[in-house]
Amino acid sequence: MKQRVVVYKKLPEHLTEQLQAEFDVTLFDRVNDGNRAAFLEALKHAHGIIGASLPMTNAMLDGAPELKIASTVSVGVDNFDLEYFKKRGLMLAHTPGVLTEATADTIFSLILASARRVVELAEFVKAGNWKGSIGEAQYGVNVHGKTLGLIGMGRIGGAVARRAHHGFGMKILYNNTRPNPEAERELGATFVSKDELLAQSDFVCLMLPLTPETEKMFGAREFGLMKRSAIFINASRGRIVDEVALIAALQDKTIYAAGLDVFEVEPLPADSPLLKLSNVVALPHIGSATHETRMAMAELAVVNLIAGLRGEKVPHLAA
Ligand SMILES: NC(=O)C1=CN([C@@H]2O[C@H](COP(=O)(O)OP(=O)(O)OC[C@H]3O[C@@H](n4cnc5c(N)ncnc54)[C@H](O)[C@@H]3O)[C@@H](O)[C@H]2O)C=CC1
Ligand SMILES: O=C(O)C(=O)CO
Repeated sequence: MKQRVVVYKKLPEHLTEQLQAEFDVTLFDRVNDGNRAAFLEALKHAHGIIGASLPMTNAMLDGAPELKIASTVSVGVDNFDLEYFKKRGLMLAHTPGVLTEATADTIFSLILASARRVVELAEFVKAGNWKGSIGEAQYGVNVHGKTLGLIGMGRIGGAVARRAHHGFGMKILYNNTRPNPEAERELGATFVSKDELLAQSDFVCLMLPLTPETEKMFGAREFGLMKRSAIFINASRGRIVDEVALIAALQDKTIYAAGLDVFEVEPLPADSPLLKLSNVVALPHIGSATHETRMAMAELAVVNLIAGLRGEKVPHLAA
């Protein structure tokens, strides 16, 4: 009998067909209130699941007694409880590496857009407000030659640091769970305490995973330690930041601006105060969202899933 797979985010056609050739596949383009009951029913018989962007509670997984592997089309695994996976002996696979460069590009676009007020001023032109040569009120701040502070210097943090150092002559400060000798050697990056990083950086960029330890680790105290001229960049996970404190810091001009790809609640509610602030560039969680990268992520997630179900070595296990 074929093993059963539940797909809970639309995959490219050829990958769906590849799964269908080997497994009994139930497809959901995405899970919503309309099909949640059918999804939970399908979980009851699933040996493998693959998808993204769905918080997978332990109660949901309790309803999947035959499950062997969950394969997420993401590098972040915060939609899953890793302890639960260990206790049940389940495999959790993810897609590190293939999205590193695309996500670093997005982060750099946030750095540039926030510093040079690209979105605000593009809207100014579109609204027909460009009536004469612009003045000081529209100036931004330099990026090149400034100090970038990275909290989280792993794959993506390293790729951001490379762009900053080689492309923009920036000085790199970082804080990480452990020192990153390669970044120190090749980019002249300096490991500093979080407080020192906050005090000295012109751009503070979070690039670490959301875990029970990092949830809400960045709040009023941290914004208060930053320079008033500093720009805050977050494309890691919104829940690492106390969003109320971020909004206050931006409204009070405790910091200069923010470039954000991730939020406490996604999609960001249309009435969020963040959307009323001209010193905020907000993106809809597009870190890895290019055609090429999303394809590579889906392909890797399928490779992971198939290996797990065949009893072979899974290339990228997070738990
Ligand atoms: N906006 C988006 O679309 C995307 C967001 N992400 C997010 O970026 C995160 C990082 O991805 P990678 O760089 O591939 O992971 P990684 O594991 O290579 O790097 C994370 C780094 O954070 C450090 N870290 C963990 N806890 C820390 C703490 N408390 N203080 C300081 N450093 C700490 C680790 O030592 C590690 O070096 C993902 O977990 C995901 O949440 C990833 C891809 C796209
Ligand atoms: O991979 C991730 O963790 C994302 O956030 C989306 O690419």
